[in-house]
Amino acid sequence: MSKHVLAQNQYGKAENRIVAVTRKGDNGAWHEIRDLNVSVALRGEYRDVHLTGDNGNCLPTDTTKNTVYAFAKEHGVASPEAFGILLAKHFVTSQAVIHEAQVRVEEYAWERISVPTRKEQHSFARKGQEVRTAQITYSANTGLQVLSGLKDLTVMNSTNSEFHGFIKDRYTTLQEAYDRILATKVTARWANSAPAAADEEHDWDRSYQKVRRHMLEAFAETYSYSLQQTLHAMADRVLDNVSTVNEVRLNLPNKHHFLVDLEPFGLKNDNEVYFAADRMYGLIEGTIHRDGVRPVIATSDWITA
Ligand SMILES: O=c1[nH]c(=O)c2[nH]c(=O)[nH]c2[nH]1
Repeated sequence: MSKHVLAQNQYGKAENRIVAVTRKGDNGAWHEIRDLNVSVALRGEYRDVHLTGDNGNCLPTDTTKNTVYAFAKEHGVASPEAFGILLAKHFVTSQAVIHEAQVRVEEYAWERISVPTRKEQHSFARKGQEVRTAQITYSANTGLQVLSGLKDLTVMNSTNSEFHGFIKDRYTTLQEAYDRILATKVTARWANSAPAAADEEHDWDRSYQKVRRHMLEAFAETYSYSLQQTLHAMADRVLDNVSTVNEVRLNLPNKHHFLVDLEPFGLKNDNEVYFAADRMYGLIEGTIHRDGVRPVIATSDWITA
């Protein structure tokens, strides 16, 4: 027996890549696809597995992988959230030793390639870098928690951004900026209210598009005096407009754009030519939630998978 303590532990198959094709229309010629990366983590009575070599409580990770693929056939993939809810509930309700299941889903977006000469539709092009995310956690005790999100959504405002009035100490060299580029790669997570999570009819695709649209509109419409202020405006706009969302956490790297010195060439740089720095970057993060609602989104454990 070990004299040490087994603390939090979980296991399951990570990053099950799955493309689900749904055939619709005449002869099933109209295809719809959902391209997912699904990770399963199970929590429960796993002391013996770690300490004694007794695997009697251990549902193999291989089985969790098989379940993901079989569920895609048996139930279809209506949305990342709906699929995750089905899986998380299945693991907890089918095995007494599994107390809690967490399913993390990334979805890669594809857009249809339309060909005028062809009726059937089964060709797609990968859409940008943006990834939709969902994290579903279920246990009999705490119920269902559904966090939705996105990552790698890169946005830019080429004006309407200033940054000045900041602290200046002996190490400060940053010049005050009255017209700068504001660019960031958005990672967002939002917590859905318990009634929305429990509602089997909830349209997850619609609420995803709504949250995404409000974040983008707030980014575009906010005259920014800091990325922090823009972050707050983006989350605020979501909470104002999407009643089923209780909390928003944003992770916004400030993708710096530095004005290039063109003086050596006798040219004036009138905020026209910038050097786009890859690294380092300012990293602005924050959670905004409804008053009276306890925040649930982890501030550390951040990127899915
Ligand atoms: O929007 C900004 N917020 C900061 O906190 C900061 N710090 C910095 O150097 N540039 C910026 N920009």
